[in-house]
Amino acid sequence: MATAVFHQAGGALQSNSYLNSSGYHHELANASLRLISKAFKADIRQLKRSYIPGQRNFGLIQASSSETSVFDPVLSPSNKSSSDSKKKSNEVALILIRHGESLWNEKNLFTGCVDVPLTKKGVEEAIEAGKRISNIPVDMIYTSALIRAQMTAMLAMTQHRRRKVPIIIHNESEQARTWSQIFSEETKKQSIPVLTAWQLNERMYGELQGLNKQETADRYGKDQVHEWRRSYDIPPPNGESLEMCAERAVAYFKHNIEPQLQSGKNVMIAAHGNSLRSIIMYLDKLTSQEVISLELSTGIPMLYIFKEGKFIRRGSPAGPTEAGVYAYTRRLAQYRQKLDDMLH
Ligand SMILES: O=C(O)[C@@H](CO)OP(=O)(O)O
Repeated sequence: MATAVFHQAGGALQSNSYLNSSGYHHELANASLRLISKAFKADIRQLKRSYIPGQRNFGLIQASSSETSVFDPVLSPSNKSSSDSKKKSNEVALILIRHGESLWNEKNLFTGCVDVPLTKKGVEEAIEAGKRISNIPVDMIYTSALIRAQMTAMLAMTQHRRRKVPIIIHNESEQARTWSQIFSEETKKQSIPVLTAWQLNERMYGELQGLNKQETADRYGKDQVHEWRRSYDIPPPNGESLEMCAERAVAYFKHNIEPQLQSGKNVMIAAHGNSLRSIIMYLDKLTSQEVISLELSTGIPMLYIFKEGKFIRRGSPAGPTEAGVYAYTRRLAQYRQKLDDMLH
């Protein structure tokens, strides 16, 4: 069980070993891009006719669509070829990102549900993460209610080549809904809804919040602190165990996010070390023993393909120009090819 596959030790190249073990190679990626280029020539011609160079305005290509909210015109049901390929492949992308370094990560303090922003390095990590996923479709974004996850999602999206605008949805009251309305269908189509949910927050660290991790280990012992930090069902004093965190985070994922994936939406989730560990435990069917050694680095995007009700882990996109990641699926390669054709 490759539980350490997402642990970054100097880059995201771990994904390559995953890639190789899946039998994907860069040559395959290039070959598949050529094939796709041929198969989708007509489709691309159609898209080009509607694209206004210099404006990066994709909206005009979908003037007749009845879809008015979030669906990406490049992949929308109104685009016949894409629609056909979607029916065939019936797959979508799921990106998970742990937030970039926060000011309390930097100070080595237990953070939990304390709402701490990113450091400059965290900002840079988020931008780098955005470059790595800049060619992967994103129709909806979910973040926790905490600013470090929200900053990460927004900064990452500044790098996306599709140039849609991520917009935080305010559903907290009737007035918030009314006051944040958008009155242009065209503008809505160029937006990505960002849903915030406390259920995706970091595990509540109880009375450890604000304490220094090293000092706590010195005081209570390394083993005790490791148990609090990584065991599945032992909570830190007055805090949540990973199991308790999973009860809300995985439930939210199943009830709110999975239906979006099933309906064909490509989703990005920006959240936290432990809320994402619990979700990955569910996606990868890890045991409570296996999840102990699962560590997530800050700011590294992780890609899954959701296909026929199954989650297939594809690793971490290694870079915006890395061909390997696009060998993952035909559909991702199609998406990138269309972006290339429209933006060059
Ligand atoms: O302090 C926290 O909230 C978390 C994540 O930074 O720490 P840990 O790695 O101990 O789960």
